Amino acid sequence: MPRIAIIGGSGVYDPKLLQNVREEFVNTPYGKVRVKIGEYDGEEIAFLARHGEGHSVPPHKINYRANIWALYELGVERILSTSAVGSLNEAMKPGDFVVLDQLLDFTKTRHYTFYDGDESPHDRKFVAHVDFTDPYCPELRKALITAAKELGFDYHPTGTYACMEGPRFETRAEIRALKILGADVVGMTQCPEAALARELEMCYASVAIVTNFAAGISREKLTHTEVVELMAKKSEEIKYLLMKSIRYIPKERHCGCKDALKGATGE
Ligand SMILES: O=P(O)(O)O[C@H]1O[C@H](CO)[C@@H](O)[C@H]1O
Ligand SMILES: Nc1nc2[nH]cnc2c(=O)[nH]1
Repeated sequence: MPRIAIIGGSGVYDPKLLQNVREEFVNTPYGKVRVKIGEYDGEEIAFLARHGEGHSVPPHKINYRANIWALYELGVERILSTSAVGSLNEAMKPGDFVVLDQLLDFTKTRHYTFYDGDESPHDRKFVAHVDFTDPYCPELRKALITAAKELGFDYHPTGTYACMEGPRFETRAEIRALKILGADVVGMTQCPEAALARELEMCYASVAIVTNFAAGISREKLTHTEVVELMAKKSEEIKYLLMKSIRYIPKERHCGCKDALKGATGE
């Protein structure tokens, strides 16, 4: 049973670090999900490409609830993900790794929760308001930071991610506003992915890879081609970072993630 899962974002479609990979289709109340399960370092690891292996699913159409529920069903407790981002912070340049610690949610049409009361398509028909002060698991963040430091990568131990609806990139004015609001990087997939993991009391962290300077900061036209090309260049480093981070994940969970529902339902 995989305790750890990796969710691959743009450019991360193949669990190159896993051996003996098998495919499982997990039925969830939100739909069917294809998950790959393999072995690394004597551990079973689940892998899920959030956009599908052919990058056929755009960020605003990803079935985030099915994805996270499927990993939960498999027994996953810890999720590491990658996110390709634009940078608003001149210190965070293309090719840098950013271990996210905060997020701002500007998405609009997504399904944000598992807890829809009586409408929930499962037996969790209660109302729940989880704490999200710190949206990322401190233990997973520490593992990513320790690994990035040890590998000598250009990395930033914290970063605020602004999640936009997409699929278009931002306007100059939107980036100007996000910078005032304190965002360091901008993407389109951390919301609701991180919150849904917290709602199922799973640990979640994401390493962002800067692929470009954001609109209005970059002198170039923004292209998805550039995003995928840079992610391809970084694929080896991303693989090594994930491999090393997995080794630093404590076996026991002493973070608050595992008790996220305590007090959230008003009981
Ligand atoms: O966040 P990931 O999945 O890495 O994808 C990023 O890359 C795409 C834009 O090129 C958007 O989907 C953005 O969110
Ligand atoms: N929203 C958004 N996502 C990205 N992913 C990679 N670069 C960008 C960007 O500039 N904006």
